[in-house]
Amino acid sequence: MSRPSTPSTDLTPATEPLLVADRVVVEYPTKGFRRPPARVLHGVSLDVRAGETVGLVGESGSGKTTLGRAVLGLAPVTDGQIRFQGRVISGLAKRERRALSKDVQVVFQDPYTSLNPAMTVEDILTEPLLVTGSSRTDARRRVRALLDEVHLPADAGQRLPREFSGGQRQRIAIARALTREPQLIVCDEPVSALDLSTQEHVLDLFVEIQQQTGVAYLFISHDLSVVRHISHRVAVMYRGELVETGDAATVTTMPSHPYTQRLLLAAPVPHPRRQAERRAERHRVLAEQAALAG
Ligand SMILES: Nc1ncnc2c1ncn2[C@@H]1O[C@H](COP(=O)(O)OP(=O)(O)OP(=O)(O)O)[C@@H](O)[C@H]1O
Repeated sequence: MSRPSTPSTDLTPATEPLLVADRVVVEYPTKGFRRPPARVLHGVSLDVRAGETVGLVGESGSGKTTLGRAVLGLAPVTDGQIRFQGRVISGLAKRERRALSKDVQVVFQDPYTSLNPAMTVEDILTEPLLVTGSSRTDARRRVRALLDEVHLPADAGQRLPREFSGGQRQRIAIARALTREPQLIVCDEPVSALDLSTQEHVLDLFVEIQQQTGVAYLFISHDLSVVRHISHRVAVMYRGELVETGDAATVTTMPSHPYTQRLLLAAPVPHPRRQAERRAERHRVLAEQAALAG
């Protein structure tokens, strides 16, 4: 499946996109006397509009996760700035950053380690609501709605994360990210720990949620075909710089930068017709399973 073109937004031309990374530099301190810091991002500029998915692709070590972490306030931005809804959010103090977590959330790669194994799913999902003052009754009601939104059964709330498959755990992680109705979710390789068919289901869920809620995604992946599946626009990182940005279909089939061309040769994206065939096949298998289950 390829995404429709970039969604139109309510923004007037004078208004900024939801998220703007403006010539962002990230440097990590290095050990050793007078050694200069390690520069990992070299002035990266990127924006994400409300309701949009921007896929961030590139080989291992190119700086994708670092950019995501910078957006989340977890990597040191030493020059340039990051703005969210027009407000500078790089360099915020801890308390202001915590307040921002209502609007900016994250889903990590590994659903096996990102959920507290000792807490029930209901506790995992109610915790962010209770700490921000929701009543227990309201929090429980929200959990039921969230479980439904991510297609988990209502009794999932009483179980522990280890009782779920990898794909189901990632659904729980997505539900947790959605608890406070964020505007933006940074998704850091959220399907790369899953097998191929589970990947497709979880990617479909991301799309469905976006259609229902209007949430935007900064979607990090090393896999061009995953990024094509989910993104409106794609940005390509190479050695800490963005080398190409454009609409998903163009960047993933007719890239202009030699590095993206190499990425594409290394991992060809299935033709859209082949993707549609795979989807039809999956629906047929699911229908058969449902019929067998009575
Ligand atoms: N805390 C840190 N201190 C020093 N260097 C770091 C730190 N975190 C990341 N780096 C370096 O920053 C560079 C970019 O790493 P990053 O994890 O952002 O890449 P990536 O494109 O997300 O790769 P991958 O897909 O393997 O996660 C790498 O060279 C990495 O070693």
